[in-house]
Amino acid sequence: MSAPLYVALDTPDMDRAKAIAQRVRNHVGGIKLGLEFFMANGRHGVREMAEVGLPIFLDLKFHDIPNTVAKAIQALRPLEPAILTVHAAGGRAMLEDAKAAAPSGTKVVAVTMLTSLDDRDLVSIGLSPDPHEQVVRLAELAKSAGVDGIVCSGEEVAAAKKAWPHGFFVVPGVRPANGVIGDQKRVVTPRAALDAGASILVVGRPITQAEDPDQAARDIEATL
Ligand SMILES: O=C(O)c1cc(=O)[nH]c(=O)n1[C@@H]1O[C@H](COP(=O)(O)O)[C@@H](O)[C@H]1O
Repeated sequence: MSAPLYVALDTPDMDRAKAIAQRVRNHVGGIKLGLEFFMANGRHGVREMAEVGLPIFLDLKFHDIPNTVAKAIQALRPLEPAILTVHAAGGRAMLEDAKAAAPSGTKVVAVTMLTSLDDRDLVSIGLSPDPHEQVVRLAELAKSAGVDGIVCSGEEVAAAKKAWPHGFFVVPGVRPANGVIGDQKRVVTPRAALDAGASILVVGRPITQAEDPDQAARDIEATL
Protein backbone atom coordinates (compact mmCIF):
# COMPACT_ATOMS: atom_id res chain seq x y z
CA MET A 1 0.00 0.00 0.00
CA SER A 2 2.00 3.03 -1.21
CA ALA A 3 -0.76 5.63 -1.64
CA PRO A 4 -0.68 7.23 1.85
CA LEU A 5 3.03 8.06 1.74
CA TYR A 6 4.04 11.45 0.32
CA VAL A 7 7.73 12.23 0.02
CA ALA A 8 8.75 15.82 0.90
CA LEU A 9 11.36 16.89 -1.66
CA ASP A 10 12.81 19.76 0.36
CA THR A 11 15.64 20.91 -1.85
CA PRO A 12 16.22 23.93 -4.09
CA ASP A 13 17.96 21.66 -6.59
CA MET A 14 15.68 20.61 -9.44
CA ASP A 15 17.95 17.81 -10.69
CA ARG A 16 18.19 16.33 -7.20
CA ALA A 17 14.42 16.58 -6.66
CA LYS A 18 13.80 14.83 -9.98
CA ALA A 19 16.39 12.15 -9.34
CA ILE A 20 14.90 11.24 -5.93
CA ALA A 21 11.36 11.34 -7.30
CA GLN A 22 12.31 8.91 -10.06
CA ARG A 23 13.99 6.56 -7.59
CA VAL A 24 11.11 6.42 -5.13
CA ARG A 25 8.16 6.80 -7.48
CA ASN A 26 6.98 3.20 -7.16
CA HIS A 27 6.94 3.33 -3.37
CA VAL A 28 5.20 6.64 -2.67
CA GLY A 29 1.73 7.94 -3.43
CA GLY A 30 2.73 11.54 -4.13
CA ILE A 31 5.33 14.29 -4.01
CA LYS A 32 5.29 17.24 -1.63
CA LEU A 33 6.98 20.42 -2.84
CA GLY A 34 7.44 23.18 -0.29
CA LEU A 35 8.88 26.65 0.14
CA GLU A 36 12.49 25.63 -0.42
CA PHE A 37 11.73 24.05 -3.80
CA PHE A 38 9.21 26.70 -4.86
CA MET A 39 11.42 29.70 -4.05
CA ALA A 40 14.14 28.26 -6.26
CA ASN A 41 12.11 26.75 -9.08
CA GLY A 42 8.67 28.41 -9.05
CA ARG A 43 5.69 27.34 -11.11
CA HIS A 44 7.87 26.06 -13.90
CA GLY A 45 9.58 23.71 -11.45
CA VAL A 46 6.25 22.41 -10.16
CA ARG A 47 5.15 21.68 -13.75
CA GLU A 48 8.37 19.83 -14.41
CA MET A 49 7.96 17.71 -11.29
CA ALA A 50 4.36 16.91 -12.30
CA GLU A 51 5.86 15.07 -15.29
CA VAL A 52 6.96 12.34 -12.87
CA GLY A 53 3.30 11.34 -12.94
CA LEU A 54 2.50 11.46 -9.20
CA PRO A 55 0.01 13.76 -7.43
CA ILE A 56 1.62 17.06 -6.34
CA PHE A 57 1.12 18.40 -2.81
CA LEU A 58 2.08 22.09 -2.95
CA ASP A 59 2.95 23.12 0.59
CA LEU A 60 3.34 26.91 0.65
CA LYS A 61 1.53 27.39 3.99
CA PHE A 62 -0.26 30.61 3.14
CA HIS A 63 -0.97 32.89 6.11
CA ASP A 64 -2.04 36.44 5.28
CA ILE A 65 -5.20 38.53 4.96
CA PRO A 66 -8.02 36.78 3.08
CA ASN A 67 -7.67 38.84 -0.10
CA THR A 68 -3.93 38.20 -0.41
CA VAL A 69 -4.25 34.47 0.21
CA ALA A 70 -7.15 34.13 -2.22
CA LYS A 71 -5.25 35.99 -4.97
CA ALA A 72 -2.12 33.94 -4.37
CA ILE A 73 -4.11 30.71 -4.68
CA GLN A 74 -5.87 32.00 -7.80
CA ALA A 75 -2.45 32.61 -9.34
CA LEU A 76 -1.58 28.95 -8.71
CA ARG A 77 -4.83 27.59 -10.17
CA PRO A 78 -3.28 26.47 -13.49
CA LEU A 79 -1.00 24.09 -11.57
CA GLU A 80 -4.01 22.19 -10.17
CA PRO A 81 -2.13 20.68 -7.21
CA ALA A 82 -3.78 17.70 -5.53
CA ILE A 83 -3.30 19.34 -2.11
CA LEU A 84 -2.28 22.78 -0.88
CA THR A 85 -1.70 24.22 2.59
CA VAL A 86 -2.76 27.36 4.46
CA HIS A 87 -2.30 28.16 8.17
CA ALA A 88 -5.45 27.59 10.22
CA ALA A 89 -4.38 30.53 12.41
CA GLY A 90 -5.15 32.82 9.45
CA GLY A 91 -8.75 32.60 10.67
CA ARG A 92 -12.16 31.70 9.32
CA ALA A 93 -12.48 34.27 6.53
CA MET A 94 -9.04 33.41 5.19
CA LEU A 95 -9.85 29.69 5.20
CA GLU A 96 -13.18 30.24 3.45
CA ASP A 97 -11.63 32.45 0.78
CA ALA A 98 -8.71 30.04 0.29
CA LYS A 99 -11.11 27.17 -0.37
CA ALA A 100 -13.21 29.29 -2.75
CA ALA A 101 -10.10 30.32 -4.70
CA ALA A 102 -8.67 26.80 -5.11
CA PRO A 103 -9.45 24.57 -8.10
CA SER A 104 -12.37 22.24 -7.35
CA GLY A 105 -10.13 19.16 -7.43
CA THR A 106 -7.59 20.56 -4.97
CA LYS A 107 -7.77 19.64 -1.30
CA VAL A 108 -7.12 22.68 0.89
CA VAL A 109 -5.67 21.63 4.25
CA ALA A 110 -5.07 23.88 7.24
CA VAL A 111 -1.85 23.60 9.23
CA THR A 112 -2.79 23.56 12.93
CA MET A 113 0.29 23.40 15.16
CA LEU A 114 3.64 22.80 13.49
CA THR A 115 5.25 19.49 14.45
CA SER A 116 8.44 21.41 15.29
CA LEU A 117 6.69 23.01 18.31
CA ASP A 118 6.19 21.61 21.82
CA ASP A 119 4.16 22.82 24.81
CA ARG A 120 6.85 25.31 25.83
CA ASP A 121 6.78 26.84 22.36
CA LEU A 122 2.99 27.14 22.59
CA VAL A 123 3.26 29.07 25.86
CA SER A 124 5.98 31.29 24.39
CA ILE A 125 3.59 32.43 21.64
CA GLY A 126 0.78 33.05 24.10
CA LEU A 127 -1.25 29.88 23.61
CA SER A 128 -2.52 27.18 25.95
CA PRO A 129 0.26 24.63 26.55
CA ASP A 130 -1.83 21.67 25.44
CA PRO A 131 -1.22 20.67 21.79
CA HIS A 132 -4.36 18.50 21.74
CA GLU A 133 -6.56 21.40 22.79
CA GLN A 134 -4.98 23.69 20.21
CA VAL A 135 -5.22 21.17 17.36
CA VAL A 136 -8.82 20.18 18.12
CA ARG A 137 -9.87 23.84 18.31
CA LEU A 138 -8.26 24.58 14.94
CA ALA A 139 -9.68 21.36 13.42
CA GLU A 140 -13.17 22.53 14.39
CA LEU A 141 -12.49 25.94 12.86
CA ALA A 142 -11.15 24.37 9.65
CA LYS A 143 -14.15 22.06 9.41
CA SER A 144 -16.66 24.86 9.88
CA ALA A 145 -14.83 27.06 7.35
CA GLY A 146 -15.32 24.37 4.69
CA VAL A 147 -11.73 23.36 3.91
CA ASP A 148 -10.92 19.69 3.34
CA GLY A 149 -8.76 18.80 6.31
CA ILE A 150 -5.86 19.68 8.54
CA VAL A 151 -2.15 19.06 9.08
CA CYS A 152 -1.24 17.90 12.60
CA SER A 153 1.16 15.54 14.30
CA GLY A 154 0.43 11.86 14.80
CA GLU A 155 0.03 12.58 18.50
CA GLU A 156 -3.17 14.59 17.95
CA VAL A 157 -4.67 13.01 14.87
CA ALA A 158 -6.97 10.63 16.78
CA ALA A 159 -8.45 13.50 18.83
CA ALA A 160 -8.86 15.66 15.72
CA LYS A 161 -10.53 12.82 13.82
CA LYS A 162 -13.00 12.38 16.64
CA ALA A 163 -14.00 16.03 16.16
CA TRP A 164 -14.06 15.64 12.34
CA PRO A 165 -14.66 12.01 11.33
CA HIS A 166 -14.71 12.73 7.59
CA GLY A 167 -11.81 15.19 7.53
CA PHE A 168 -8.61 14.66 5.54
CA PHE A 169 -5.66 14.34 7.90
CA VAL A 170 -2.10 15.05 6.79
CA VAL A 171 0.55 13.88 9.26
CA PRO A 172 4.18 15.05 8.93
CA GLY A 173 6.86 14.73 11.61
CA VAL A 174 6.89 11.01 10.93
CA ARG A 175 10.00 9.00 11.77
CA PRO A 176 10.77 5.29 11.45
CA ALA A 177 11.64 3.74 14.83
CA ASN A 178 15.16 4.95 15.78
CA GLY A 179 15.12 7.54 12.95
CA VAL A 180 16.95 10.88 13.31
CA ILE A 181 14.42 13.40 14.67
CA GLY A 182 16.21 16.65 13.72
CA ASP A 183 14.14 19.80 14.27
CA GLN A 184 10.84 17.93 14.75
CA LYS A 185 9.37 17.66 18.27
CA ARG A 186 6.03 15.83 18.08
CA VAL A 187 7.07 12.70 16.25
CA VAL A 188 5.46 9.28 15.72
CA THR A 189 6.25 6.27 13.53
CA PRO A 190 4.51 5.90 10.15
CA ARG A 191 2.52 2.89 11.39
CA ALA A 192 1.38 4.70 14.55
CA ALA A 193 0.27 7.74 12.52
CA LEU A 194 -1.82 5.58 10.19
CA ASP A 195 -3.32 3.60 13.06
CA ALA A 196 -4.29 6.88 14.75
CA GLY A 197 -6.21 8.01 11.66
CA ALA A 198 -3.82 9.78 9.26
CA SER A 199 -5.12 10.01 5.69
CA ILE A 200 -1.62 10.60 4.32
CA LEU A 201 1.87 10.67 5.82
CA VAL A 202 4.56 13.18 4.85
CA VAL A 203 8.13 11.94 5.08
CA GLY A 204 11.12 14.00 3.99
CA ARG A 205 14.64 13.53 5.31
CA PRO A 206 14.29 9.88 6.39
CA ILE A 207 13.93 9.18 2.65
CA THR A 208 15.76 12.04 0.92
CA GLN A 209 18.87 11.95 3.14
CA ALA A 210 19.11 8.17 3.15
CA GLU A 211 22.04 6.60 1.34
CA ASP A 212 19.48 4.66 -0.66
CA PRO A 213 16.21 6.66 -0.85
CA ASP A 214 14.49 3.89 -2.76
CA GLN A 215 15.24 1.35 -0.03
CA ALA A 216 14.24 3.84 2.70
CA ALA A 217 10.86 4.39 1.02
CA ARG A 218 10.42 0.61 0.61
CA ASP A 219 11.25 0.05 4.28
CA ILE A 220 8.63 2.60 5.37
CA GLU A 221 6.10 1.18 2.91
CA ALA A 222 6.65 -2.28 4.38
CA THR A 223 5.55 -1.06 7.82
CA LEU A 224 2.25 0.39 6.60
O1 LIG B 1 2.68 21.30 6.27
C1 LIG B 1 3.56 20.45 6.39
O2 LIG B 1 3.74 19.61 5.50
C2 LIG B 1 4.31 20.38 7.65
C3 LIG B 1 3.63 20.78 8.79
C4 LIG B 1 4.18 20.52 10.04
O3 LIG B 1 3.56 20.80 11.08
N1 LIG B 1 5.40 19.94 10.10
C5 LIG B 1 6.13 19.59 8.99
O4 LIG B 1 7.22 19.04 9.14
N2 LIG B 1 5.61 19.86 7.75
C6 LIG B 1 6.40 19.57 6.54
O5 LIG B 1 6.66 18.17 6.47
C7 LIG B 1 7.99 17.93 6.02
C8 LIG B 1 8.73 17.14 7.07
O6 LIG B 1 10.01 16.84 6.63
P1 LIG B 1 10.96 15.84 7.42
O7 LIG B 1 11.06 16.34 8.82
O8 LIG B 1 12.26 15.94 6.66
O9 LIG B 1 10.32 14.47 7.34
C9 LIG B 1 8.62 19.29 5.71
O10 LIG B 1 8.49 19.51 4.32
C10 LIG B 1 7.77 20.27 6.49
O11 LIG B 1 7.66 21.51 5.83
